[in-house]
Amino acid sequence: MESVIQEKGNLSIHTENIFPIIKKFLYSDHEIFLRELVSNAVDASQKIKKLASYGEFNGELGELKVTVGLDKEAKTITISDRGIGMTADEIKKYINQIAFSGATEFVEKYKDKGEDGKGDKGIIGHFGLGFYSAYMVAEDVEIITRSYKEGAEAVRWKCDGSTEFELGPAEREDRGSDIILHIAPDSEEFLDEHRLRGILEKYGKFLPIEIEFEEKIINNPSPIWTKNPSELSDEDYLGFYKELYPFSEDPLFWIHLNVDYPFNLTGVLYFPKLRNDFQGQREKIQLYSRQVFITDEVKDIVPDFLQLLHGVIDSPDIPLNVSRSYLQADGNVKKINGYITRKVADKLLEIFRNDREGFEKKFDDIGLFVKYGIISDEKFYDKAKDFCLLKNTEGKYFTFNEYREQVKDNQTDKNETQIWLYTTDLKKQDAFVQSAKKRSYDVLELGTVIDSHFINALEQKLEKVSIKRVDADTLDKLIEKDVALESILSADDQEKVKKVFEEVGENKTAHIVVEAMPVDELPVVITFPEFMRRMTDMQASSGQRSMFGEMPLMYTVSLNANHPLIGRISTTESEDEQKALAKQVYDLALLSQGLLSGKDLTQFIQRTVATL
Ligand SMILES: Nc1ncnc2c1ncn2[C@@H]1O[C@H](COP(=O)(O)OP(=O)(O)OP(=O)(O)O)[C@@H](O)[C@H]1O
Repeated sequence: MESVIQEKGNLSIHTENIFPIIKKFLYSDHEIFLRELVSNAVDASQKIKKLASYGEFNGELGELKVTVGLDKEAKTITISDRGIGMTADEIKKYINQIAFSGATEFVEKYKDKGEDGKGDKGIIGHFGLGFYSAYMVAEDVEIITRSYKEGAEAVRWKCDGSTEFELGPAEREDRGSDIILHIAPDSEEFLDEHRLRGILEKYGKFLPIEIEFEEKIINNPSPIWTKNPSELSDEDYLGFYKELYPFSEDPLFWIHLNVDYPFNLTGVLYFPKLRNDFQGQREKIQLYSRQVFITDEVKDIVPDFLQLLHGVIDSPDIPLNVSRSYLQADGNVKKINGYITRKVADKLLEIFRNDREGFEKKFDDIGLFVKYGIISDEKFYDKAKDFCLLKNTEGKYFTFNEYREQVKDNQTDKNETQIWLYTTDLKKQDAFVQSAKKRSYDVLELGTVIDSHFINALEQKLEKVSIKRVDADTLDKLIEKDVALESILSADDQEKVKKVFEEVGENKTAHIVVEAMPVDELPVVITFPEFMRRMTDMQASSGQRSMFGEMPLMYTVSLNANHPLIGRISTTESEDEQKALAKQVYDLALLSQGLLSGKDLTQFIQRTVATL
């Protein structure tokens, strides 16, 4: 082994200006320096373990702990490990030659040696620039290191961020490295123990080697996603969920991801109990690369609807230090996307098949998610169409196919189209739901924020199915059959009655029609055309205001030509009496749709009281 002599030299880089570039552009977040240096220390520790397992290191491994030390007075942060350390030659090679990654070489050398043929598992570095991120916060960096190799002498390297470095002998008893950062005046915020602990916990919570800070271990080195699902119990999964999100309710179920080919990915995804506002539920998936936390912004890696899930994804194959647009175009990222979608759909189908009852119980909570998936992802729909459930007003659940069977006989119209009826609000639309039930029509409950979009998607996907809200029109028009009811009123009388209503109704946007309905139907029915209403609903649910939102509410006023009261209006002599009667039944119809308010409501009440 050569002995170390004092020397000075120049870093072999191509431009003198690389440090300012690193400082500004390498990472937008300066706190990342700690992630990089602690990762290097963990890598060095993993490497010595590997070498020992290959029989290339026969000394004592001892405790492999990485320690982060803070000295406020000296203004230093020190990251120490008992890993493989470096010889003077290795420093020249790995540290001085920026962008020459020792990790790449190590992986190259040992890639076929691991017991699983994947010798590189567990080594983080790729880029050969991580170490230099230290200069984002330090004005001076020292390395005191001693290689594990027999007879190796300790070495000290120092560089103040210019292109000049010093390299010389040092004192260090044990193998391993200390990276000493002399923090620059503009980065003194990092000399705060709370800040440091926060950063360590954020990035290092699940690093595979113990990390000690202020005499406490801050991490869990073997999180469950690194284990085999067969070794894990429900309690383990629930416990881990609590570790990730301490104050959350228990999740409904989870999926353990584990794939080796064509990319490497592990993780656990949880289905939380979803609330109706789903914005607040986002950014709960954490992305790791070999147990180093990278980000909780998984927008480009996980399809939008899957971002409602919680949990952890760990993949060394997701490029991390590159731009967004690159990430979107990256082949691996696309494959990962597809894989996760498929896994999630398969899991849901499995639960549906194995435990229909349990699945139905959970459906109110996961329905939002499943519907969102159906709307936004064709591949997800292909699987979800077999397990997505529709719930009717009786609380019964149906798959799409089951529902087709259910309503086939009674709700197919004269054009051979099935009409599925739904309510968005059982209480408000009770009168309409009751009318539908009188005719043995089935009514679905579709009233969550996502349902207007879901209904649109379903109509496009399901052939010969049209979905209409119970109050979109009178029932005979909603489900048109071949046989129409006869009208008791003559055509002339119908015109006459219509005129009376046009005069009493002040709302010019209302469209008045006379229709032959069953006698036991109400005299006047107010309905909202499906198309217009759906546009308004969709705009409202996506928080937009637009021409539809600002338009006056359009509705149809249907007069029941077969109701005795309408008959009476046509036969009454006095015009005043006609109008009084029409006004009263019109107001009743408005009232039942919640459209009577303010002065009109007060007058209606006073008028009614006066007749009692
Ligand atoms: N604590 C350490 N102990 C031993 N070797 C180290 C240590 N820190 C860095 N090195 C060596 O220096 C090399 C360069 O480190 P650097 O962080 O710049 O790049 P990397 O880890 O290979 O890749 P990345 O940019 O992804 O971090 C490493 O590959 C490793 O060989």
